[in-house]
Amino acid sequence: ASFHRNPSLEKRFDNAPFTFYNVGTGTCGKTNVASDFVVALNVAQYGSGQDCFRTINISYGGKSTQAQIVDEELGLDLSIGLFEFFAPLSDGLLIGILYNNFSDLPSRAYDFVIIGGGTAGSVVANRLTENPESSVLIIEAGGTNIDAFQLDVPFFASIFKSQYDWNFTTTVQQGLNNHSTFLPRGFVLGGSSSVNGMVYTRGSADDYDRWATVTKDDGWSWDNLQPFIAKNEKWELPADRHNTTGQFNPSVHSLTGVNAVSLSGFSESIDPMIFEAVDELGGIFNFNQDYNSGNPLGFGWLQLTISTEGRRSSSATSYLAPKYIERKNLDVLLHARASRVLPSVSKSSLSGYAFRTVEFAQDLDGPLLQVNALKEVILSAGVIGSPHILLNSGIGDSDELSEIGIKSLVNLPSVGKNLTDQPAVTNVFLVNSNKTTDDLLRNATLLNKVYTEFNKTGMGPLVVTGGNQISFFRASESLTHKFGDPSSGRNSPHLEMLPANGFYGIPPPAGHFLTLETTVVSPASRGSLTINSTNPFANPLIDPGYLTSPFDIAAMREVIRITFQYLSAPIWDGYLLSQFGDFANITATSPDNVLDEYIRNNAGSSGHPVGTAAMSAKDADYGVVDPDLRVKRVEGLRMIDSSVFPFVTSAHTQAPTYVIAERAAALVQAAWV
Ligand SMILES: Cc1cc2nc3c(=O)[nH]c(=O)nc-3n(C[C@H](O)[C@H](O)[C@H](O)COP(=O)(O)OP(=O)(O)OC[C@H]3O[C@@H](n4cnc5c(N)ncnc54)[C@H](O)[C@@H]3O)c2cc1C
Repeated sequence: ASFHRNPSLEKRFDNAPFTFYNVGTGTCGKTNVASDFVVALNVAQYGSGQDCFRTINISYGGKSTQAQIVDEELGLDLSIGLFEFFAPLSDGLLIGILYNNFSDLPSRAYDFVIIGGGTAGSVVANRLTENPESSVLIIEAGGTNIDAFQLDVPFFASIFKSQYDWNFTTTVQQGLNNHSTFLPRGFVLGGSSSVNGMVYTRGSADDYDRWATVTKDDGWSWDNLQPFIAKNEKWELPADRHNTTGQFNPSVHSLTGVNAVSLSGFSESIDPMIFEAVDELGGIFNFNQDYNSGNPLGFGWLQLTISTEGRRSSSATSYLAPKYIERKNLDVLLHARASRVLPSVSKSSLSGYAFRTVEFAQDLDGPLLQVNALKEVILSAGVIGSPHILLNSGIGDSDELSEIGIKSLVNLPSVGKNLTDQPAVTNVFLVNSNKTTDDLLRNATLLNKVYTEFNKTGMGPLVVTGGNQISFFRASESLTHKFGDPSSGRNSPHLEMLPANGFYGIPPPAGHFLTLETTVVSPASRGSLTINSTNPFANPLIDPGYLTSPFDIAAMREVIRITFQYLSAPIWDGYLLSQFGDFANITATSPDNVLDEYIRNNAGSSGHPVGTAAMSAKDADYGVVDPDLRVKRVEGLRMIDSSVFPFVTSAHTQAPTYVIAERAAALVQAAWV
């Protein structure tokens, strides 16, 4: 743990799957070369000057060898040297490692093969390898999260489109005035938890109780999930170690989980005004000491998956941290994209099929490869990837599959249906202050200064995302009366308002901003994911059906009006200058049709799509997985990720995904004792 990375040495071996650490001093230093995290490999480097990069001593298990580096620039011979040396020593044991190439993988069969090393997949891999007898392989389409500073630094979270994103686009959305929109998803180890906004919200107790009701499995209720919430959450001090008394309720948090959660570690200039306005207004603007208690309504201090060190805590940095990755029974294959699960004969399943073979490719134009699960394949490729793989495999609506020329093996019409996302609009105000976050993103000198501070101390404005509060509201009774209530219960919000002390994303060249992002967190609209190609690597058609339900557009109007009501508090006098962009035309009294036009032109994804392979009761004639998350009618295949939400929780979706994964891992373990 006390190793220091040696970036210049790493640069020389860019293509080798190893991480270099300096562990001593001297001209070359004594260097410990580890494959990403196999610290059992102890490599001493010797020589000086250029020589020190040419020959490397490797010792392991009392034996030693040398790896010659013939091509200094590529360092490829180093990787070959290590594998040749290491394979015979390992005696057929599986060694925990991050692999870039299938040919290097020590086995072709594992007890469990997990497709997708994202938020949920990493949890499941971690828990299943607690048992040294269980071997696990993760197949992840993206690459490593290591050394990706954009992912590590919380402040950069608002810059969505990157090499770490799948960069999906939805179909043309009728509810968005016929435009399509960007749908972000993480394409990297840790999945969306490596790229998300780090907001930690569990939702309401009723959200989970509704899951328990529809699945007829009390294990999904709020009360019964508490141990799994606790296994996930590791409450930490904020990066600035400020006194947090009164800002949260310690009795509803866990100090013993794996993934770090903390309050904001940097004060924004608007913090006092946010709560002053709450005091001034009262009513629906009540202070909620802890929105994660099961009762989220009101204004609270934001809780984030950020560590005391001021770093993003993703499933990759937490559940796949070095001490877990080094487990001998866990392997991770990167840059491997699953295309299908392949059938074998099953005597026990309803369809007559078991699915324990995973087909994948490392190069989309290259050969299709296969790996086998001895016990189960676990689909954790997320709300888009998991149903996509099922459909490619002939598991879905048999009529729809036959129409496009895919042989239907299992008729499960619910696959890809029930896609639910929370539409969001960012409402932007110009403000009379230069203490916003905007200058950080347009002044390189300033950014360098705070980045240096961040690297040195783990503090400063980069340890947060720009907003330190969150608020949740119910839609009006007249709305729920008119359209029905899509929420899970009377303590569950329909609406969210999230303030940020600056422009959301890259700011325009001039001006300082306040952004209030409004979201319908309990939407009534539903969409779908379908395919129109027999090429398993063609993108699926993603249709979230944004704002197609009359409830959702009316609810968005209400939350925008709530925003105006909130900003009418006297404390904001003189701070707000004007509104920005399309929002400039909107007022508190704008008629419905004007607001609707603004909303439909500006709404997009909140990044929270769920539900494309919903769980349902064992005896239900709809749904994709049973309450144990086994894919219905088949054997050997489970689905563990955000696609199994039967309803979206009335909040951001990573915490519930973690909780699903924690409980699901326990269910898998119990099934194989
Ligand atoms: C930009 C953004 C911002 C967000 N902000 C927040 C927030 O602030 N708070 C919050 O609570 N939630 C947030 N979310 C939502 C939350 O992060 C997700 O709901 C959650 O992480 C989903 O977890 P998952 O395990 O279902 O999928 P993911 O974490 O997306 O994991 C799926 C993994 O499978 C891999 N994969 C996909 N297809 C294949 C394939 N064919 N073969 C192999 N691997 C494959 C992917 O690369 C990925 O690593 C945000 C999401 C995004 C994208």
